[in-house]
Amino acid sequence: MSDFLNAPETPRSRPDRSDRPAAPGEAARHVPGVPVRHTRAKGEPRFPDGPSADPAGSHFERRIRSFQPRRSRVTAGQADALQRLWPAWGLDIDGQRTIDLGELFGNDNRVVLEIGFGMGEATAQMAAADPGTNILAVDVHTPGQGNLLNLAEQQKLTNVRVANGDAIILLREMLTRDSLDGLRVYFPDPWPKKRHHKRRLIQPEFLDLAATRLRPGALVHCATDWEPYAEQMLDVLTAHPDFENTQTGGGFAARPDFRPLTRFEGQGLEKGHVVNDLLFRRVQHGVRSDRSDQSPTGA
Ligand SMILES: C[S@@+](CC[C@H](N)C(=O)[O-])C[C@H]1O[C@@H](n2cnc3c(N)ncnc32)[C@H](O)[C@@H]1O
Repeated sequence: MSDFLNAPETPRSRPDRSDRPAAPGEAARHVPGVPVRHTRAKGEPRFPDGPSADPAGSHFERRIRSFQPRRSRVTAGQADALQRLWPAWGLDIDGQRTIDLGELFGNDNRVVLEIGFGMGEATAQMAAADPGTNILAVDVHTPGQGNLLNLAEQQKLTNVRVANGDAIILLREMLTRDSLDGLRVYFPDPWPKKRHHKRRLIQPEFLDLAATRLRPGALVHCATDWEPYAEQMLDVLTAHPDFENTQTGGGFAARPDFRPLTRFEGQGLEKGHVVNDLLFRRVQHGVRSDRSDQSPTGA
């Protein structure tokens, strides 16, 4: 296996903080006038019945990750959605079982995996515009999970499921071969520093894995506002034997109508960044399509 999929991360030493909060089970140091905060015991869920803090377990494997763990504030509305809706529409990526996508969505419609939906606004828009396509949306960002669940409920979307955890483990351990009809990766973390390039999601080893889970003909749709990463995506997708560019003559694609502007994209555009879309198709070996008469819709 490659470094990206399996390599150990450099262990980080923790600073000694004498002002640390009391550990679970340890008596809280009470400061007069300051309310005592509830300290969750080890393993106590943040949202009862909601997503697990680290579903695959932090020691499931030590590996270079494409995301930065963030401690972000969850609003009351997001927490409420996580508690109420997670049992029906959430999926913890624990790496322990195979997912039957027909059972998960309650139908046999096509399923597209979206990795890194952020706050989920674009995901909800795409789900509303195309109710015949199921979207399995994965991210590690808890406020975004709550937000997307809220949007799905408000808009009565039945074709979205929210997965919590690392997409690599989902793909590798929980999804079966040829089970996906599309893959969407919009504005993945660009990891601009050279020493962090190994964290970028779109690289050959990731494509090797994704290719096994995508049916022949499935579309891979990526977009980024970070031009060096766009070039890297174009290079690795073009070089990969399991994918072909839908664009005659190769190169980037225009943003297809079905992809709304995303939150992260908006921030990039405000900074004057150039956005590039890439639309590639999973090929069946020995059968390369005639690209000229195929329209790239429905990634
Ligand atoms: C820069 S944000 C973009 C969010 C959204 N697509 C947008 O355009 O607004 C990238 C997101 O990908 C998520 N992410 C990165 N690597 C991931 C992985 N391996 N599994 C799940 N989520 C991941 C991050 O948590 C983050 O929310």
